[in-house]
Amino acid sequence: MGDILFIVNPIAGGGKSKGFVSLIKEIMDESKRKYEIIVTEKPKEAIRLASHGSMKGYETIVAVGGDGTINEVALGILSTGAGTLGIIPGGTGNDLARTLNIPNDPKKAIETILKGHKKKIDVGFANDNMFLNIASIGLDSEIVKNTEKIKTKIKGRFAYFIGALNTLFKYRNKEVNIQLDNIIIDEEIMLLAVSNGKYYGGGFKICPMAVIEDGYFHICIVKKVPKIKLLLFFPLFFRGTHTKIKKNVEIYKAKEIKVKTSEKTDLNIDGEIFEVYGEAVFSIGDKGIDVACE
Ligand SMILES: Nc1ncnc2c1ncn2[C@@H]1O[C@H](COP(=O)(O)OP(=O)(O)OP(=O)(O)O)[C@@H](O)[C@H]1O
Repeated sequence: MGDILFIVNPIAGGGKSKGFVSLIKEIMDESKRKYEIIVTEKPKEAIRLASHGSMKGYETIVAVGGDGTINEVALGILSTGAGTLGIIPGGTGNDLARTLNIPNDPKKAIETILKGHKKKIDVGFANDNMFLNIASIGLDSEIVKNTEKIKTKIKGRFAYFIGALNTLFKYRNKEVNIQLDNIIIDEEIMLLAVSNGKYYGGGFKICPMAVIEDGYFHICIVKKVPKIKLLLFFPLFFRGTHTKIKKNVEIYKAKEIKVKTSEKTDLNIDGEIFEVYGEAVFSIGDKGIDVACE
């Protein structure tokens, strides 16, 4: 059994992850496995720490934080190509962990890692930025952007709820040209989600049919919907039953997606916002990444 490196983001989940350090020590000391815990000091540091850890020969490198921390640790592992990604969900949303059935309870999550089972999952790219969970354009990206501001004042999932309502009232639909492998669509959309995982935004089941290891993306396109109707749809998005509203929601499966817009657009990549001018290209990497899970 190889050594384990834990990389803790102390600000993830409003400080929740930081509180896991003593529990990690307690369980790891009992397990007699060799381990190290490093707490990050600044944004994006987890990429370098994970890359160094991988080069030093750590078999498993664990992201203790939210989807942003997981993305950074995965980038570090992928930069060397060696190591398994472990996850202790400590963020606000923890959407990738939800798809992978990794327990929210930190003790159970550590025990899952110690069991040593793993599975290779797909790695997606959105305009050269790596993502493991979901990349999206439209209403949801603007919600993420606005929720970031709200999260500084309100903690937990309620922040997403306030962010969503607030953005919905201001939002304008986007005219896009979409190429899904060989299908071309011109559409006015509310949102488009390119999914590897099933959930985002703290539990919205945007692509219930997504399979994280099948070598494909599932794409959920929500077409123009009157805002008042969208409010009624909200609970359906949580349950994943919005896919039954054939008039407004379409689901596709593809390996490469190109989205062209005439305006500057926000692109949400695993919960981080990037600006896109003109075109966003989504593709699946040749190699996946091993993740410790049941
Ligand atoms: N020591 C640190 N100080 C400030 N920011 C940090 C530090 N370490 C990591 N970060 C940054 O914190 C950001 C948020 O991390 P993460 O997404 O894991 O938490 P979260 O936003 O609480 O969770 P979720 O994405 O599930 O809502 C990341 O962009 C990361 O680079």
